[in-house]
Amino acid sequence: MLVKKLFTLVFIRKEDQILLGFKKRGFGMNKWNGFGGKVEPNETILEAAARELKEECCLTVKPGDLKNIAHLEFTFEGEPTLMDVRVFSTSIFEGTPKETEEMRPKWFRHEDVPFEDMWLDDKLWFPYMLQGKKFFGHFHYEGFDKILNYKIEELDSM
Ligand SMILES: CSc1nc2ncnc(N)c2[nH]1
Repeated sequence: MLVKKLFTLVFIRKEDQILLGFKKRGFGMNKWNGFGGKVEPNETILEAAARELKEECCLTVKPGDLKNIAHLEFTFEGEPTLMDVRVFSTSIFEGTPKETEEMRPKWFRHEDVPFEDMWLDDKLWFPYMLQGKKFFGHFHYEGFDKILNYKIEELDSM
C-alpha cells in the first residue's frame, strides 16, 4: 500500500519571468526547481510553502497570496511512496531572491527554462502552468531518470 507524503512547490512570477532555484544539496540536487519541501505537522500547507520559500531564497510571501495552481503526484516503480505535491504561484512578494545553502535563485524568461537540468516531468507540465492553467498530473517513474507513464488533466478549479 502506498505511503503518501505531502510536499509544497512554489513558483514566483514577475512580468514574463519565473523564479527557479538550483538545488545545491539533498533531494533533487543539481536540478533547477521551484521552492518548497515538506509540510510539518504544526503548519498549514500554505504556511509551509511560505516558510520553505523564505528558507530557500529569502523571499517573503503572505500565505493568502499563494494560489494553488496544480496538484502533482509522483510514484516510483517498486516503491511504496506517493509524493503528493501541491503547486502554488504568486507574483506578490517582498524582498530580493538571495542564494542560500540550499538554493541558488535565478529569474528565467519562459523560453529559457532549462528543462535539460530539471526533473523529466517538468517539460511535460510547465506549459500548462506558464499558460495560467490549473491541472492535475500523475507521473510514474522508474528510478529518477525514466517516466514509465503519466497523465495530465486540466481542471476548472483546484
Ligand atoms: C521525484 S519526481 C519530481 N518531479 C518534480 N518536478 C518538480 N518539482 C519536484 N519537486 C519534482 N519531483
